[in-house]
Amino acid sequence: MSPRALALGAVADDYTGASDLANTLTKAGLRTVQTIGVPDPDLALPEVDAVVVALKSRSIPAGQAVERSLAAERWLRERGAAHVLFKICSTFDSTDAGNIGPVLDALRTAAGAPIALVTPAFPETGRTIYQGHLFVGAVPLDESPLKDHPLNPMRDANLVRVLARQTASPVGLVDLATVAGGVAAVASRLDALAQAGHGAAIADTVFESDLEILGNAALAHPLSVGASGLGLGLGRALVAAGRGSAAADALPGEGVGGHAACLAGSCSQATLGQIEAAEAHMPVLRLDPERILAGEAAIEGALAWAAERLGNGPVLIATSATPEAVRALQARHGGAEAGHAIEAANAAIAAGLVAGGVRRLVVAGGETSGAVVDHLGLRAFRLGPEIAAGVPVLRTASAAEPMLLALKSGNFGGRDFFARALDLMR
Ligand SMILES: Nc1ncnc2c1ncn2[C@@H]1O[C@H](COP(=O)(O)OP(=O)(O)O)[C@@H](O)[C@H]1O
Ligand SMILES: O=C(O)[C@@H](O)C(=O)COP(=O)(O)O
Repeated sequence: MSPRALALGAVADDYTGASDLANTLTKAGLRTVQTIGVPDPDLALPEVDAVVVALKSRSIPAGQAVERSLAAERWLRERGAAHVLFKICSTFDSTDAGNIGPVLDALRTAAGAPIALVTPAFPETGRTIYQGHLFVGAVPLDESPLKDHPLNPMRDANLVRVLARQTASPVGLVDLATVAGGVAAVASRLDALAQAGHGAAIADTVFESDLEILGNAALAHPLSVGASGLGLGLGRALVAAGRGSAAADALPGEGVGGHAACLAGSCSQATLGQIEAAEAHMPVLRLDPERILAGEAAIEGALAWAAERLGNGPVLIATSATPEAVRALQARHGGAEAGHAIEAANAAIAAGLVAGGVRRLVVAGGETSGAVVDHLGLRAFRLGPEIAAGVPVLRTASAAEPMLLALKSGNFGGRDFFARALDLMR
């Protein structure tokens, strides 16, 4: 590990989100590595300016999410990180039971911070916030496809209200007029809110210039909460303060060879369109989730199907389904049960693909990516080129197991995502 103090530490609540943030920090000029969980002491990491510790903590019981996030924060502080960003989803994915609020409260207490600035905005992907309301493109969060998410349907766009249901202390707002007033105006609003007993403040954000102001203001505090957009603001502020490195460019793409495959477990509208478009480029197998839940030999069947085709080029295996089909399946089996069983099946398929010579793997879906990466036992990633906003090529950090991966947030990427990713992963 680098003897140099980290310029920035981040704890991410899922693996796709972590790679999204690591990509943004790299682009901002911070050399960044993504680790899977708190690294074991034997894991040799390159010298970096920022570490993103990826957790799979978005949809687990809040107590476990708190414990794992605190362990990650401790590790980052021990490596000199004066500021820690808790990376959440740009669509604020969570339930009323958490986990954003409970983790925020615990990290804030650990850091001795009176208040944390919170903004999941990511304008590059159409996530903006006005008067505390999150917009996805032109529509409020609760009218966007996120209202049908299989694990955490988002039915309220007012983030002050959403976060207040999850935290112990009151939640305030830093409105757009204050943000437009600059770093000093945001700083004094945060101080006033803290003095009035608020533990968190949602910050309005429309443009990247807002994020630069918010990143600067957030650095005066030990903790902030946000998505890749806040990462951009923090990264640019740190680089302007001389804490970055000129050599933060993404790694040159050295080939790893082997077969290439894609797996999709996301049921987002974007991913459904990308699967449809992939049919023009590669064989696509749509798995019947009922067969997975019935314990039938769906995994073996998928692997046999792939083995016959991988020699000729990439393949795509998908469990993804429309919101109606997801609702019907969940009504029969329960939401969490169905989700976990399908994640486990995708993870087993990934392991079978790798055993069969796949070294380049694209995974669509945050929870799905978490299950796959955990099952493969991968421990850290370096950053490669950007495939689409928020999705980089990842290279395993350990030379012993060279692989290229792309962990795609369900909602990210254009219709040609799979073909584009494979083009950059040769
Ligand atoms: N056909 C299906 N029916 C119900 N749930 C599904 C189906 N296919 C996948 N899932 C589950 O839906 C969830 C999708 O979440 P995730 O992988 O995080 O995608 P996203 O990035 O879109 O949020 C996972 O738990 C996955 O196992
Ligand atoms: O901030 C984002 O939108 C992403 O980085 C992210 O966290 C996505 O989560 P999933 O859609 O569950 O992959």
